[in-house]
Amino acid sequence: MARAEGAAVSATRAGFVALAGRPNVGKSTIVNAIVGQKVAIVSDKPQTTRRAIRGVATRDDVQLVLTDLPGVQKPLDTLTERMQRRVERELAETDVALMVLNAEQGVGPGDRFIARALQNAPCPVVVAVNKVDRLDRAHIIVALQAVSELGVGDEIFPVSARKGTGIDALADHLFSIVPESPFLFDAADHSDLSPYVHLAELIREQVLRRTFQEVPHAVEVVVDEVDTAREGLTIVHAHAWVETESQKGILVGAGGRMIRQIGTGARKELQRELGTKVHLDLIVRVRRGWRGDDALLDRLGFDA
Ligand SMILES: Nc1nc2c(ncn2[C@@H]2O[C@H](COP(=O)(O)OP(=O)(O)OP(=O)(O)O)[C@@H](O)[C@H]2O)c(=O)[nH]1
Repeated sequence: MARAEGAAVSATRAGFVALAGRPNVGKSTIVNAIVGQKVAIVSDKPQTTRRAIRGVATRDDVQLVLTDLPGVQKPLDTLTERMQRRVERELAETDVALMVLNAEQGVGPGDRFIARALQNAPCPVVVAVNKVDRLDRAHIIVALQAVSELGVGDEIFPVSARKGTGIDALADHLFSIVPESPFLFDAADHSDLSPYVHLAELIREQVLRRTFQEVPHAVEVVVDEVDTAREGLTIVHAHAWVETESQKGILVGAGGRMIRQIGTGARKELQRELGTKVHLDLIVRVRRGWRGDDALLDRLGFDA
């Protein structure tokens, strides 16, 4: 990471930790467990994370900036090529790489692909074997053995992000290896997502919870306006973009039932987040091929 040249020797340490792992292994849940509050959205659908969402964890004089990377994967369309470029760039610029695997599923081809990508990472590589709550002791040992045979990583930590098991040991290690540096974020910050993007992610989380097959990944949510003019009430105007009329039909649902359920779930999350009553104005629109549309991707805030 580039740091201010000539800065006085600081007593603080800080660094970027980039998470890499197959979709759904629990990267977002690990970020939340380390940061200690909800920053990254969590769902049981693969590829929930299209943007690098950072959590910031500060302990005394050490700070971790966690980058929740999308799964390393082969480029399929413009969006995934962009994701891939971003993964490579983040790895080149990070202080630590954290590879996450699913203990229950064991080591698969996707993990080997990522392990190979990380073998040349120019930084320490730490491995977390997640979801050990799903296994008994003997099977945890088998899983750890298989992971150590991957030959990647200086340290391997069995964890359950959901239960919090092993997270302290993992976090302690991460805190111990970041380099001397001034803090990269204010110690009170937990995430650098813009407020609008964060609200859009909370809405998208409700879409992911309620839709299946290709629909969840075809949906992008954009918050257009947040109106706080009224005391105790926030009005959020948002669009859910889909790629086809049939996806729109599914998202709206018979008689608008699906979009109403999504809206109700999202409103509760937004109210919890904003601490006011929320009126959510959520409109579904079709934009054909938005994944391949550079101009729209730019407008939505994806990096090239
Ligand atoms: N049993 C169990 N489930 C977990 C654990 N950690 C995460 N999960 C679940 O696994 C699913 C995926 O978790 P995420 O944190 O969204 O996974 P991710 O790797 O960030 O997913 P993508 O962003 O899609 O790549 C969710 O249903 C989580 O609740 C764990 O330690 N134990």
